[in-house]
Amino acid sequence: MDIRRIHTPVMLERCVELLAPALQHDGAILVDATLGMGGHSEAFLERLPHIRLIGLDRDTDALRIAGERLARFGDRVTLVHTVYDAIGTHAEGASGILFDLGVSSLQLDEAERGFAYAKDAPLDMRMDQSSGITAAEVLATYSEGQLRRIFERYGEEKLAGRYARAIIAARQSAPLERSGRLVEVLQEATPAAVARAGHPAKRVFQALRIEVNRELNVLADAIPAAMDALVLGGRIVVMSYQSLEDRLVKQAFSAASASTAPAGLPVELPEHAPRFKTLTKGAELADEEERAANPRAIPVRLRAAERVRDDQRSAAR
Ligand SMILES: C[S@@+](CC[C@H](N)C(=O)[O-])C[C@H]1O[C@@H](n2cnc3c(N)ncnc32)[C@H](O)[C@@H]1O
Repeated sequence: MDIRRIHTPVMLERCVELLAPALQHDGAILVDATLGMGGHSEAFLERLPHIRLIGLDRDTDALRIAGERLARFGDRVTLVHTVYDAIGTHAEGASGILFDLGVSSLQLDEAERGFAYAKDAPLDMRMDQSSGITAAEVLATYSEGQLRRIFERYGEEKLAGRYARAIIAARQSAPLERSGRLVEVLQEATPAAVARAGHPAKRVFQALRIEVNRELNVLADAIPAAMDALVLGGRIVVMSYQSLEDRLVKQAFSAASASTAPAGLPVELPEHAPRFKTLTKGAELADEEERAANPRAIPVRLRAAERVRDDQRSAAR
């Protein structure tokens, strides 16, 4: 398997440009919180031969593949099987932290893991297959109201109520255990007159994946913990692939760069939270050339911030 052909790291040049200034000293630590197949990590290790890398992932398959890919860097690399909300334990004293959120091409390509609506497979969707409940279990046990809420909230699905009803009706005759069957149920429940952007199952699959992996709750804990772990002058780069994640990152960065934290944040900053200045004006997108060459880069939103002294904070943008 040629992993370099399966997965091209998204906005790699921009990530290097933003993080490298914080990684200039000997032994500087970069934490790749979403190691995946190690595409970003490999590039950093090659280009900055003096740094050390700590790579985290909750997916053991990803860790195995990245481990083989990065083996040539020897003891400069430490890999950890963990959910990234535990980042505080692993990133203390780091000078750079990278989050490339969401699923990897490996997870999408492995049909049997059930992430892709285009491939019939058991509905698992757990990034860490050693723990947690599967998408099939969510579909079998959640009430109509619970299903509607996750489709609305995590999928921003306009037909959430209709789809939740259809799932409850379908599971009376047989459990929904395969992605192919779920797609059929959703297709049957979609009125012919409703024009859908993309596949009818796209948003429901996204919502189930977020629910199964508790992606937003985990991210809401992880971003402040990561910011807290960075040294002064340390930098954090986060790439999000859907608006809920990006909103959460934007609010965390804004709160840490404003003189007082805005009320009602979904992320909780520690009482003596460190101060940051944002390095990106709004969310940055991949350029047209990259978007044309790599469809995964189309939805990306990149934000970056640098830890500063308390008296250097910038106004939130
Ligand atoms: C988009 S991929 C990263 C790709 C990587 N940057 C590369 O270039 O190869 C995201 C990775 O993050 C991992 N991941 C997602 N949520 C996680 C979490 N809460 N904790 C730890 N790893 C997570 C996934 O298992 C996946 O391997």
